[in-house]
Amino acid sequence: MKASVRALFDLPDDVKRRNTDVIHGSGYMGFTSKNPLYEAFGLYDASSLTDVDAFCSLLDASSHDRETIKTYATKSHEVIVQLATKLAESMGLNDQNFGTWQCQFRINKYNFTQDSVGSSGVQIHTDSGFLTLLQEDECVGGLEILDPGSGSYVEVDPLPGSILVNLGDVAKIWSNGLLHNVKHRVQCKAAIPRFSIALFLLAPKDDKVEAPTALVDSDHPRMYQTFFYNDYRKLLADLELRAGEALSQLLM
Ligand SMILES: O=C(O)CCC(=O)C(=O)O
Ligand SMILES: [Fe+2]
Repeated sequence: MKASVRALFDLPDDVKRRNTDVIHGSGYMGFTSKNPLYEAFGLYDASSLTDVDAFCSLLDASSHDRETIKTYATKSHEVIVQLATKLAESMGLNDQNFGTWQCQFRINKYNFTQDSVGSSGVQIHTDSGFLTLLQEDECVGGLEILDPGSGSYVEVDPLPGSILVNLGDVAKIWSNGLLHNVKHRVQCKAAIPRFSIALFLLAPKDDKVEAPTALVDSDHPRMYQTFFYNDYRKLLADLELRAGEALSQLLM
């Protein structure tokens, strides 16, 4: 998969830009002044083999890369649905169907050079969806997680063969505040290009996010208004609030 990912980033700029948005911000992202070292492809919806195929066709992926990306998407989608199901079961919820939730791939490249060592690869943010599976670069570190207790960053060293799991804004809303969205960033530590692959389980297919009634009672009143995930993504982009601050706008 990493070889297929590298092949995608080696494509000419005009081909990369064929990967346009399906939902807000879901397509190719080129270098920006805020994240000048970062570029990413986005595949929406990664739970649909038709969409995975369409993504590969747009980018003229070879048949080998296409098979690799399809297998990776299918298997990692199975894992993320299993994880979300177990998480819900651990909270006493046995009737959730995460298999039908919207899912997005984000394939990240950090164009790190000698000059960029010490600078930001991707600014501090929370993931906007429910659950994230992150396959980190096996060699190049840089991911840092904010410890809310101490206010300091904890470095996540590369651990080949592992998958990192993260919770986003939707997890906080959906769990009525039981689960926490995690602030993180990527710093440039070495002059070596860095690749990572993130799979985001975003929100229900009908786009409506609300805590299940089983998590709401008189001791735990509903914390957040019901909202549509796609509207929330637009709100984040419009307000340029990336680190979970926009959640306060949804409080009851
Ligand atoms: O590249 C990484 O390690 C983190 C990527 C990330 O935070 C994201 O894609 O949301
Ligand atoms: Fe992230």
